[in-house]
Amino acid sequence: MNKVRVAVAGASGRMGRMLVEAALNDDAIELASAFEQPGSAFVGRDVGETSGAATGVIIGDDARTAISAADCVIDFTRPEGTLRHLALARELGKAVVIGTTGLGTDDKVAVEQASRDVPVVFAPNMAVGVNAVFRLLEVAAKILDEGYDIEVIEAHHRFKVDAPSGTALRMGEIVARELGRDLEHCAICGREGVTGERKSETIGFSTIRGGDIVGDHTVLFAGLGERIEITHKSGSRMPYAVGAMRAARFLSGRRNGLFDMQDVLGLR
Ligand SMILES: NC(=O)C1=CN([C@@H]2O[C@H](COP(=O)(O)OP(=O)(O)OC[C@H]3O[C@@H](n4cnc5c(N)ncnc54)[C@H](OP(=O)(O)O)[C@@H]3O)[C@@H](O)[C@H]2O)C=CC1
Ligand SMILES: O=C(O)C1=N[C@H](C(=O)O)C[C@H](O)C1
Repeated sequence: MNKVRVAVAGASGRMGRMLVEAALNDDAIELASAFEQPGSAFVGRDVGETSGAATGVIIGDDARTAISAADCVIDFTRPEGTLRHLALARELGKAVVIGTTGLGTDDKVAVEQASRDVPVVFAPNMAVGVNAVFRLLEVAAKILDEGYDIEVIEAHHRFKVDAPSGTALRMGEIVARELGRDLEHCAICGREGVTGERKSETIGFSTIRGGDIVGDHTVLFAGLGERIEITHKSGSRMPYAVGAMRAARFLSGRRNGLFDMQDVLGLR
């Protein structure tokens, strides 16, 4: 069986390092290349240096060269970087796994357009457990469709730059869809001052940022006399990285199309 050759973008970032480790530990994956932005202090260093074991894969600063060497680029960076790498992958006919969050509406259109030419997995959370929770939320929302106020609470490390998290927003989208609501119109992100009574159709989002919290998400269904909470807590970033490797394997042999982790995990 041919291994899937992957290029890791943002290879020295928190997720980049995990992705490198997961790729090196996956028998079906070959770490073909790793790259960073030009000017990064990590360019020219072995990807294994930070974990103490040389691999022979040197961090480059030329995205085109790195993506050319692979079947699939795995990108957990920032929206600007992701869009640039996506365009290169489209031009070069390479598969793309996108974990980056915080993309705007136009950015998501660009992802959809690229997926007409190359296969793309785009998912705000690649951990199996979180994707199981997404399914549980569909069931919960169907049952708790009247008389329950819905709030999504998420907590992440102090370095996270986007809020609410991509996972929290996806949780809100899932619940809103099941209830026939449009999240664009019913989301309330934070409250302050004299807000008036809570409107029943809203879905609230609360964000905590602190220390080294890897990622916690709770969806609260609060009724009169009872509360239901569905919670996922991450203790490590490795499940995200392992999920990304599964996604890269899933895309192998596909010509095009837009997928998420529910497709990869066969949960649809
Ligand atoms: N889908 C999922 O399962 C998960 C998604 N994420 C998402 O992944 C993303 C990255 O998170 P994390 O690893 O913590 O972030 P980090 O800041 O640790 O890493 C980001 C990496 O991307 C690089 N980078 C930043 N901007 C650009 C750019 N414009 N072009 C190219 N490279 C760039 C950074 O380089 P430099 O340091 O030089 O700026 C760095 O190497 C976030 O959007 C996060 O929400 C995180 C975990 C799981
Ligand atoms: O930035 C992070 O760390 C994470 N980001 C993703 C998100 O925004 O949902 C996934 C996970 O929660 C970790």
